[in-house]
Amino acid sequence: MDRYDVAVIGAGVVGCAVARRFALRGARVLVLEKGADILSGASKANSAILHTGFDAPEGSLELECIQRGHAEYLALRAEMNLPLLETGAIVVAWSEEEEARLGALERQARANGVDDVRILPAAEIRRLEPQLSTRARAGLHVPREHVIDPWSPFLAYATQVVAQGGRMVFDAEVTAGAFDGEGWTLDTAQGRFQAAAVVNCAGLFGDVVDQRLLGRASFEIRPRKGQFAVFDKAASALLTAIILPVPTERSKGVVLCRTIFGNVLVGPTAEEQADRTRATVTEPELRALVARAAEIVPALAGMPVTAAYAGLRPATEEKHYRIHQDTARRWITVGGIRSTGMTAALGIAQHVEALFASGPAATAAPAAPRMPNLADHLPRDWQRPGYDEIVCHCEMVTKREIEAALAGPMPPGDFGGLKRRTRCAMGRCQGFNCLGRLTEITAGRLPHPLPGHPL
Ligand SMILES: O=P(O)(O)OC[C@H](O)CO
Repeated sequence: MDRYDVAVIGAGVVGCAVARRFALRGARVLVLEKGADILSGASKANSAILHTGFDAPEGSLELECIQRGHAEYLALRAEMNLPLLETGAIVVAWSEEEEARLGALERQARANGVDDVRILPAAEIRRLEPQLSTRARAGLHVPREHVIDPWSPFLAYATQVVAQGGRMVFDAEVTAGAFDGEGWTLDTAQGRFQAAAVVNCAGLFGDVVDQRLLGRASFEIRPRKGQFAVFDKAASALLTAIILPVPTERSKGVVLCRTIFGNVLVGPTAEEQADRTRATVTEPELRALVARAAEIVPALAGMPVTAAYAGLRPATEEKHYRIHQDTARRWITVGGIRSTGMTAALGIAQHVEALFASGPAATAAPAAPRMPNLADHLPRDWQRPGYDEIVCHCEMVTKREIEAALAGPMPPGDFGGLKRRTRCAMGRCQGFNCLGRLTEITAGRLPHPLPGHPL
């Protein structure tokens, strides 16, 4: 049986970033993912904002990881060709009470090292965002909050793991494990594996995995659902910045922003629920979100909504990140990584690496890997010769792009993974026109085929 230096449980945003960091140190890395693809749990749905940490708790590990993650992301993106919308954000006060809180928020931002923020009077908000409701009383401008692609960076990190000789195993729920004084033996739905150390990045199941393997969990996951509605691309002409509400202790609140792919997003809701897997969209909440968007930008009234989705945050009984180390058993738990986790992932990976540096460290550093070009949108593939056919006309996805994803070093495990790698079926018709052709092209080539289509 192969023995790995580090086993990472969970291939969400945090698991991919942590695995990458160990792989780049030359460690033999194993990633065990319960789902069919990367980002198939809590990481599947988010608002795709690269946060600055302006409103994070002062002096917290969360703030440190957000700011390290933000910086490393900006340093990596050119090399990995990852897209970035440098929108900035405006925290808008809609009431007298919210306006009164802006000063404290500005002081918190400066205390957190985000010193390029400034209070905007109503007239200046109108100048920057002419379509915003005239009910906006004042705002806080946060220039370095940006919009990113919530998918391709993490696919890039996972690809880097594989390029360094790491192994990603999907459909591999960890069902049991034992520590023998030297390392771990892990039983999974895909067989037995051994690793000298374990990092639990199991997201919505972080406490379950700790309980199952360590015999105790120091926190309890309390899933919090977030629903989003996506407006047609025509809406993107109506705003520039990310429009945030004045945050509360529990949530950053409902955000209105452009997406990296040219739509406009409104969400998330914050709904407590017991179920850790069911993330359903519900009509009353979506209607409320769409109505809220039209209150913020009145011209959104009547704009078509082309998609809706929901995800679950791995919230716990406390707000802060729950990162714990069991040095004796060579185990680190990265739990309770709330919605700032997408920004913080690279920073969390740095933190976890530092924790292990005094423990079971990895071996020699490898040469820098050459990354695949995962986010090259200009020119698009259909603008180059030899693309074969355009399969998805809404998002102009070619057969060549779909073939490349299927044959790539990190191929999709299911149809959702193919959609996220290529944008096929993600446009205005949501697959109505291309699903038949996609079924033909992918027949027998996805570990989890399209519903209703046999392997
Ligand atoms: O409601 P929160 O605090 O989980 O934040 C949600 C935001 O969309 C984070 O980007």
